Order: sequence, then structure tokens, then C-alpha cells
Amino acid sequence: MRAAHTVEQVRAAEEVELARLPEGALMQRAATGLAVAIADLLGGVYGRRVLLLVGSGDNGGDALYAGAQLARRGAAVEAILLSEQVHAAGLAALLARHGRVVDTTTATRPDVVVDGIVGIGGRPGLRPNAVEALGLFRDVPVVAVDVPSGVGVDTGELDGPHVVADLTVTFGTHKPCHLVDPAASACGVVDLVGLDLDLPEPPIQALQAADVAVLVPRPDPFAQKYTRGVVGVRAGSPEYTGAAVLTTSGASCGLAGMVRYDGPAADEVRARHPGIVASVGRVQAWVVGPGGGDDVDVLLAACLADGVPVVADAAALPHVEPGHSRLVLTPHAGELASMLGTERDAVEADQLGHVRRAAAHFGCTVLLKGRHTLIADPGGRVRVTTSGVPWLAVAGAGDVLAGVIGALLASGLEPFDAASVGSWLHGAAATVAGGGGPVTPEGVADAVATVVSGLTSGLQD
Ligand SMILES: NC(=O)C1=CN([C@@H]2O[C@H](COP(=O)(O)OP(=O)(O)OC[C@H]3O[C@@H](n4cnc5c(N)ncnc54)[C@H](O)[C@@H]3O)[C@@H](O)[C@H]2O)[C@@H](O)CC1
Ligand SMILES: Nc1ncnc2c1ncn2[C@@H]1O[C@H](COP(=O)(O)OP(=O)(O)O)[C@@H](O)[C@H]1O
Ligand SMILES: [K+]
Repeated sequence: MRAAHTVEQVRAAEEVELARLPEGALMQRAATGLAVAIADLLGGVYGRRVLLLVGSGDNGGDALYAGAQLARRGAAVEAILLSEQVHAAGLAALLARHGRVVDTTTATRPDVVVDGIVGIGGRPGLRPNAVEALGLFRDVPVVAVDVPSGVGVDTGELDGPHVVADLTVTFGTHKPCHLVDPAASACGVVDLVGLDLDLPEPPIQALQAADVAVLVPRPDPFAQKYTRGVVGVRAGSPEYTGAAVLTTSGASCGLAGMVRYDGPAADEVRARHPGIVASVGRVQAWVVGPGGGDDVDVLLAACLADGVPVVADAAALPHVEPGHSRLVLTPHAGELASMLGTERDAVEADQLGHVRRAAAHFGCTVLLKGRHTLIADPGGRVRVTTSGVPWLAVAGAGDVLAGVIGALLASGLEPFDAASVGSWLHGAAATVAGGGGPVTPEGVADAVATVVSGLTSGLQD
């Protein structure tokens, strides 16, 4: 599990550790991890040129101490001081190793720029002198210390100028900005240096393959199709039969024992999936909405009246009312904006705030689709999916996702687990299906089984 904690939580945990350790020890641990990561990026240290951008706080201190360590191993290290006050002991350490203080007119072209402008104490945005320094060597790789300076650390928002890093080396735990877009997209690769902090339950997590392997349902030896769960799909309309085929393709990923289809595209659905039963009967979960027509409000009401968990997607979303706790809503940013009476841009700018607001308002699990899909429950807990690839941004992929989540709900997973596991499998399936190239939504649906078998065989070893 990749965990992210807020600035307040990190500060509280650091305080305990700071009181326990000799002065400066925690920063030295951070700086050593940073120096190792920079050396790895450069493929060596001796003779490499490093430019530190140093702000007023401890983030600049980390950069200065890491710079001193690199200078000791033969790097030529220069520092631009962006504040009159910088970490004094860090600066002394750098100067003792023959690092040089330079300005924007005297800095030498480096092999790497180290962003020690601000860390978790930073407000969003950058001052003009930082923007100028960052503009000096635009094509040089940037390593951000802890966070890319200027991003909203707790919110994942971007407001004003900020660093765009190739690598972010963070300490102790991830912060929300490392997982939540748009800030996450400014982090590049994120490397975590452990500080042995005693941290509370993380408010934000990103499932990893091992976590999904634990959560994914497996049939017991005496399983029957009904004990594994039946998922019902009410999707498609005479105009949009493809949505019915794709949603049932997701539902047929093999994670539930049976798929029922109730709608106008039964022939198309059965032609692709002969195992699907096109008759009404008992189900353990419903999926409703993809490609839905004029009667989608009636269908949603019928699904909810069944008293089983429901995935509501696409055309069903505008008809959802608060108060159904076993509901999973799967909007993209435009759909979530309509549901909350705001604009798509506002949702995209503050994805965490909006998905949490929607989960609290509707009293159910809400999954906001995007590059890093967010899943929130009404209590504010959030999971982030990072397994996807940009090729997944293809029409129909969302229908498949709704079907996969429906199968997981039918198998007995709780809504928050079903949504986050389904989203992770969906992203991983796109990676497998495309092999680095384009995918079709059908291909993604087919690849879910391959991903699951990889996970479960790994566990049996
Ligand atoms: N607390 C600790 O023990 C540790 C902290 N570490 C480092 O310390 C950092 C936090 O240090 P600080 O609390 O000193 O805070 P920062 O280094 O993030 O800087 C805070 C100062 O920068 C100024 N500032 C805020 N926003 C700004 C902006 N947008 N542009 C320019 N200046 C701005 C403010 O005057 C503020 O006091 C972490 O991110 C991490 O890098 C690590 O060394 C690990 C140990
Ligand atoms: N840049 C991206 N990287 C990874 N996944 C993405 C990206 N953009 C969109 N996705 C994923 O692609 C899918 C698109 O779904 P959706 O927008 O509902 O399409 P449709 O309604 O046509 O089925 C979602 O699962 C979303 O998370
Ligand atoms: K930084």
C-alpha cells in the first residue's frame, strides 16, 4: 500500500522523532537519501555538475546537505540562494566541501537542478526569483526535494507557478500531492526515503498489486455460480447497444459467478458472451446507466429497490439522490461537475476536494475517473488508482470499468473495496492489453482475467 499523509500528520510524527534523535539526525537521513537518489539519476557523482535552488526553510537545508555529500564525492555543486536567510548549518556544510554560492548570472550549466525552494511548509505558487532561477536551464532534469515547490501539498491543486520535476524524493511518507492530480503530474517519478516515523492511519492510499491480490475474490473449493455472486446489468438503449456489450464484457471478467442482462441489446450481448443470461432474476449487485436511454431513471430506481449494491454510471448519474450507502457512483470530471452544480475545470483543478464533497453529499462511494482515478467514501477516506495508462482514455473504457466493479460488488466486496480494486484491475488490464500501445475497451475487459491470474498465481508461490 502506498500511503499519503497530510502536512499536519507528518509534522506531528516528525516532532516525536526529532525529540528522540540527536539534533540534525533526521535531516541527515533525508539528505543522504536525496544524495543517493541524485547520484542514481546522474549515473555517478564524480565530475557531475549540480545546481541547488535553495529556499529559506528546512527543504533548502536538505538540498544543501545533499549537495555537500555530492561535493564530497567529487561533484561540482553550486547553489543559488533564493532567500537572505537559508539553513545556516547546511550552507556551512556545502561551503566546507567547496560548494559555491552563485547567482543567476554566474551559475554554470548543470547536469541536474535540485529544487530545495520549499517543501511541506510552502504555500502554492513561486516567487519571481524562483521562477527566474528555474527558467535558466529548462532542458536539465529537475529533482524536487520532498515536493515540487509551488504545488498544493495537501490538496493536489496547482495555483500559480510550480516546479515540474523529473524525480521527486520525498521523506517519511508520501504526501497527497504525490498521488492526487493535477499536482501528482508535476512530481515525475516519486522516490520515498524512509524515516521510521510513527504515522497514523493514512487518509489517502494507493493500492499496489500485493494489496489487490489480498482483496480480489477467489472462489472457494465448493463454489457454485450463485455463491460466487450474480451481477445484473441494465445498460444500453436502442441507440447505444455497444454500451450494453462493453458493460457486460466488464461484468463478465470472471470475478462473479454469473451475469444477467436486462435491456434492449440482448442479442448483441449474447452474441459476444454466450454465458450471459438475458432474463430478469435475482442478482447480488446491479450496474445501471452506461448508454442508458429515457427510462434510465426508472431502471435506477428498480435497481435501488432491489436492496443490493448498485454501480450507477453515465446516464444514471443525474438521477442519483443522496442516501443509498451501498451505491458506487463512477463519474468523470464533467459528470461530477454536473452532479455538484459546478464546472468541469473546477473539478479537474481540485479533484480531491470534489470527490470527497460528492461522497459526503451522496452518502456513498464516489469514483472520479481520470489519469489518477480517485475513490472516496463518505467518511473522507480516499484511494488513488495509479495503475492506468493514457491509452485507457478511449470511448467505452468507462462502461467496462462499471461492469468490473459490478462483478466485484456481486462477489461480496464492500463498495469502497470494489471500486478501488475494480479501478486498479482496469488500469492494469489496459497496461497488459496494450503492451505499451493502444487498447480497445473490449481488449481491456478481456485482459482483466490475465491480470487477476497474475496476482493470484503470485500469491500461491
Ligand atoms: N521537520 C523535519 O525534521 C524534517 C524536515 N525535512 C524537510 O523540511 C521541509 C519542511 O521545512 P520547513 O518547515 O522549514 O518549510 P519549507 O522548507 O517548506 O519552507 C518554509 C518557508 O518558506 C517560505 N515560503 C512558504 N511558501 C513559499 C513560497 N511559495 N515561495 C517562497 N517561500 C515560501 C516561508 O517563509 C516558510 O517559512 C520538508 O519539506 C523536508 O524537506 C526533512 O529534512 C526531514 C526532516
Ligand atoms: N490520462 C489517462 N491515463 C489513464 N487513464 C485514463 C486517462 N484518462 C482517462 N482514463 C481512464 O479511462 C477511462 C475513461 O472512461 P470514461 O471517461 O467514462 O469513458 P467512456 O464514458 O467513453 O466509457 C476511465 O477509467 C479513466 O480513469
Ligand atoms: K521542493
